Amino acid sequence: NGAERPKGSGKKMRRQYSIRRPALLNRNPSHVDFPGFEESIVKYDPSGLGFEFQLPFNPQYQTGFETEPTKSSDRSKTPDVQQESTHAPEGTEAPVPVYSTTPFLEPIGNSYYSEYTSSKGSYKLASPSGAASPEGPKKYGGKYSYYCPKVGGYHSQCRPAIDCSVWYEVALSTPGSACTMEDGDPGICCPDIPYNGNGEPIKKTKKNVKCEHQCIDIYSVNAAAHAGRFQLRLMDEIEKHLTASKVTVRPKSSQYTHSLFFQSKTESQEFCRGALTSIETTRELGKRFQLTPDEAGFGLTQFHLKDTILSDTCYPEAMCDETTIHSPFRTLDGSCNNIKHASWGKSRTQYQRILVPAYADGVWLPRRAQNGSELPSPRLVSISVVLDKNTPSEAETTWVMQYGQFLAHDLAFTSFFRMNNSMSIQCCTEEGKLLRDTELQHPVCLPIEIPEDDPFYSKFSQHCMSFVRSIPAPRSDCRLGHGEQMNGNTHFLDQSNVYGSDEKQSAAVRTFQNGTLKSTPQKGHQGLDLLPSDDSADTNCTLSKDVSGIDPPDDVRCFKSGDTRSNQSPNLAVTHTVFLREHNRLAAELAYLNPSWDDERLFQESRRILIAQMQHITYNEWLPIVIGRTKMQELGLLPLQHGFSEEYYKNLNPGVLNEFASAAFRFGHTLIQGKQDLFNRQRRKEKHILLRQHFSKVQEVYKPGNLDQFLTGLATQPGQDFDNYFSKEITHHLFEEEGKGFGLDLVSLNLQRGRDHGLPGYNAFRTICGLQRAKNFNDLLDLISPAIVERFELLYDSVDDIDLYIGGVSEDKAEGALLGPTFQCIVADQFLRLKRGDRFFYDLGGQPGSFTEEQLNEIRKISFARLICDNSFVLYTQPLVFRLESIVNKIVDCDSSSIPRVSLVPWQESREKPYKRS
Ligand code: HEM
Ligand SMILES: [Ca+2]
Repeated sequence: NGAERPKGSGKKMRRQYSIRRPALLNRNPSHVDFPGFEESIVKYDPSGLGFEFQLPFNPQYQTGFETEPTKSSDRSKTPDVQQESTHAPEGTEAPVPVYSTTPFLEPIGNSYYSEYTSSKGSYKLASPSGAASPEGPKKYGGKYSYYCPKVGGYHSQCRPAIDCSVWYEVALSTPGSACTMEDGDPGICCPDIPYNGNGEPIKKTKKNVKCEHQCIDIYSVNAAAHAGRFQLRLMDEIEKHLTASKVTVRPKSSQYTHSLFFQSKTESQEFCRGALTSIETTRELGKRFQLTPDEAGFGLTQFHLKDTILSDTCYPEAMCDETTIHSPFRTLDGSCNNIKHASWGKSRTQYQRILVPAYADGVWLPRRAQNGSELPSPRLVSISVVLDKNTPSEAETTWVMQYGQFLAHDLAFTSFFRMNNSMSIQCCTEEGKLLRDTELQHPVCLPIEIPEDDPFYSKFSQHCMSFVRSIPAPRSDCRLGHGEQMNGNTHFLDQSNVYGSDEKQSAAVRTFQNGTLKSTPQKGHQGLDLLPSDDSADTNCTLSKDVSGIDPPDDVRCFKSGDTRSNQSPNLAVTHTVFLREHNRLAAELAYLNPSWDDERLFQESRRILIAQMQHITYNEWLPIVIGRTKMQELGLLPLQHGFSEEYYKNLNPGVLNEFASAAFRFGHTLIQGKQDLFNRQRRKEKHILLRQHFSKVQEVYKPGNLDQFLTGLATQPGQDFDNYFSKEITHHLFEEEGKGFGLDLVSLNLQRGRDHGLPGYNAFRTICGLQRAKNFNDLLDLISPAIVERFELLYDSVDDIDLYIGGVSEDKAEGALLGPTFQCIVADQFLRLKRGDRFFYDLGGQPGSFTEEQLNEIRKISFARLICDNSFVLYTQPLVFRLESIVNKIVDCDSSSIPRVSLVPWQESREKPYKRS
C-alpha cells in the first residue's frame, strides 16, 4: 500500500499545508467495549480545516520541490544498522544496534495489525496473517478498523503519535498499541493526557542575618564604596600590565574559542562593573568590621544602594507603558512580561537561586570545603569519577541532546569577564603552567589545576586549564550583599537565541521586509536558506584542508543568530537553521493570508507562533523524556489537550535558576555523541564528523545535502545515556586547536563554574528535592553506585562538599525519567516557573497575548518532526524524532497525517469568523 500515498504529495509545495481529508470515518470504536465511555472520548480531528492552496504563493518554495519517486523497490530496502562507537572514538567497540531493525519504510499502514492495509479514509481487510492481539480487530467482524487495547490501564484511542508523546513508553510496551488512523496513516493507541496535579514551585531559601555591628553607618558604607571603586581601578591597572607583558589569549587556542562563545558583550560591561563595585564594597565592609561570611553576604543587605554613592550601579526601573502592557507580543528583552515586576526575566539580569549561595567569604569568593580547606581540583574530580564509555540510549535519538542545547541557549547565557580592551583573559601560562606570579594573575582568574599524574594532560605537560569567572549582575534588590551572576539572554522560553535578547540584537537578524529574518540563500540547497553570515566575526569557521581535504571555500562564513553560540557545532547551527526557516515560512504564509500586514506585524505574529510551537514541543515531546510524565503531572506541567490553561502566577519569578544554568541543565553534556553521524534518505550512514574537529567550524553545513543528512543523523543515531560517562571529545578535546592534541575538559569547567557561582554542594540539594540528607558517604548509596561513592570519599573531606554537578550526574535515573531525582527536581522546578510565570505562555487564556482557541488547537498539532519536514528536504521521518524508530514510531512520509500540520487559516483576519483574541 506504499503506492497509495495521497495523490499529488510528490510535490513538496503541498507539504506545507493541510491536505483536504475525507470526513471522519471509522472512528476508534474502543467505547464499544466500555459502556459509558463514549462521552469521554475526545475526538481527534486530523483533517485540520481542509486548508489547501491552489497556487504557490511564494516562489522561494517552488523550485526543486520534486520529491524522489517513492517506488516500491525503494521501500523494500533495509537500513544499514551497523553503527560504530561514537561516544568513545578511540578504541572502543562498535555498539550493538539498539534501534528497531524494521525494514526502512515498511509499507505505511502495515502496523501492528498486519492483516490490515489501508487506503485514505477507508479500510480494507487484507489476507489475514494471524491476529496480533487476542482481542484484535476480528472480534468486531471487520466493522471497525482496529481495536485499541488498554494502555497504562486506561482506555485508549488511535491518534497521531504526537498526541501520545507523553504516553510513549507505556504505549510501546503495550501489545497492539500501534494502530492505523482512519485515513490509513499510522498512529498510536493511547489514553487522553492525564489531568494535571497542582504541585507548587520549590520555596526559595532565605538567610536572615542580623549584622551585630551597629556601628556600620552610611558613612562607613560610602567609605568602603570608595575602596570598592579603587579595587576596580586596580584591576584596570593589572589589565594594562598584563597586556603590556603579553599575557593574552592566543587566537585559535582553546581558551580563545571558549571566549568566542561566552565572552561578555559590551552592553553588559557597564552593569558588570557596577555590580562588581558593590561586591567589592561589601567585601571591604566585611574586612573592615571583621564580619562573618554570613554577616557580610546576607547581613549587609540591610543597606540599600540607593542611599549610597553607588546608587548609579542599580538597574534603572524597567518602565512599562500602556501599549506594552496590552501588547499581544513579548518585548524582545523580556521586560514587562510581569507587569508588577517589570524586570523579571529580562535579559542581563541576575539568575535567581533556590538555595542561598555558599561563597567562601559569604560574598564572592568561590566555595571552599566545609572545614575551610580547598576543594579537590575539578580536574581531579573529573578524572576520578568520569569515564568515557559508550552507553547508547536504548530509546532516544541524539535529538534529545541537540534540542536540549538549543533550549539551553534560549534560557541561559552566562558570560565571563573580558578585559576593558575587549581581549580575552589568560589565566595560565602559554605552556600550560599555573601563573605563580600574583602580579600577572588577573583577579577574575580561577585557573583549574591539572594533577601532575593526569592520565591525559600529563602527556602534553599541561598543569593548568584556563578559567575566567562569570560576570556579576546588579542585584535585583539594589542592595549590598553577596554577588549574583548575570543571564545575558532573556530568561523566558522565547526563542531569544533566534530573535536576540534586546532590540539591537534583534535588529541585526531582521531584514525589516515581509517580517522575515536575514538568511543566506543557497543554490546548492535548492532554495532553502542557511543562517545569515556574521561578518563581524573575527574568526573563521572553515575547516583546514587536512580535515576537509579541500581548500577552505571562500563563501563559508560563521553564522549569525540571536545567540553568540550558534557556530559551536554543525548540529547546533543546523538546529538554528530549522527555526530560522520556519520563521520565514510562517511569515510568508501569514503574508499570503493577510496581504495588508506590514513587516512589523508579520515579524511579531510569526515570532509569536514560533515561540508557541517551541513551547509546545518542549512540554509535549521533550520534557516527558527528560523529567518524565509522572513528575510533569505532579507539577501541572503536562500540556492540555484542549482549552486554555488558567494558571498564571503573577507572583512567581520566572527567572532562570543559577542551579539550573550552572549545574542541572548541563546534564545534556553526558548525552553528547563524540562522533556525529550523517545519514542519507535511505537512512544509511554516509559518514560521521568527529566533534573535536568541528567546534566553531560550520563548513560542513554549507555542503549541499549535508544539512538534511545531519537532520536525519540526529533522528537516527541513538543519543548517549544520562550517566557519569562523557565523551572524550568534550573531556579531553573541547575546543581543541588543530594539531595540539588536547583541548579543555567540559566537566572540569562545569564543576569550577558551580564553585565560581557559589553553588552549595550536592547534599544540600538532596534535602530541597525531598531526598534524605546524607549524614555520611554511605547514605549516598540509595542513588549512587558504591564505586562512585568510594571515589567521593577519597576526594572530598565531607559529604557536604560534593559538587552539585558531579553528584547530580552520578545519580541513578528517577523512575520514568532520563535524569536522576536531584536534577529532575531542579529542572522540573525551572520549567514550572517558565510556564506559570510567563504571561505569554502559549496555552494561557485571558491575556492580551493569548491565542484564540482555534489558533491554539492548531499550535497543538505541531511536532518537531513537522518542523524538520517543512524546513528541509528530509522526506521521511519517525513522527516522534526524540525517540528512536520503533513499532509505534515508524518512519513515515513527511506528507503523512501521522505528522499533523498546523494550518494558519485561523490567523487570517478577513475570514468570516473575525480574528479575535480571547
Ligand atoms: C556539542 C555539545 C555541547 C557543547 C560543546 C557544550 C559546551 C558548553 C560549554 C563550553 C559551556 C560553558 C562552560 C563554562 O565555561 O562554564 C556550556 C554551558 C552550558 N551547557 Fe553546554 N555544550 C553542549 C551541549 C549541551 C547540552 C546538550 C545541554 C543541555 C541539554 C547543554 C547545556 C548547557 C548549559 C545550561 C550551560 C550553561 C549555559 C550558560 O549559563 O551560559 N549543553 N556548554
Ligand atoms: Ca530566552
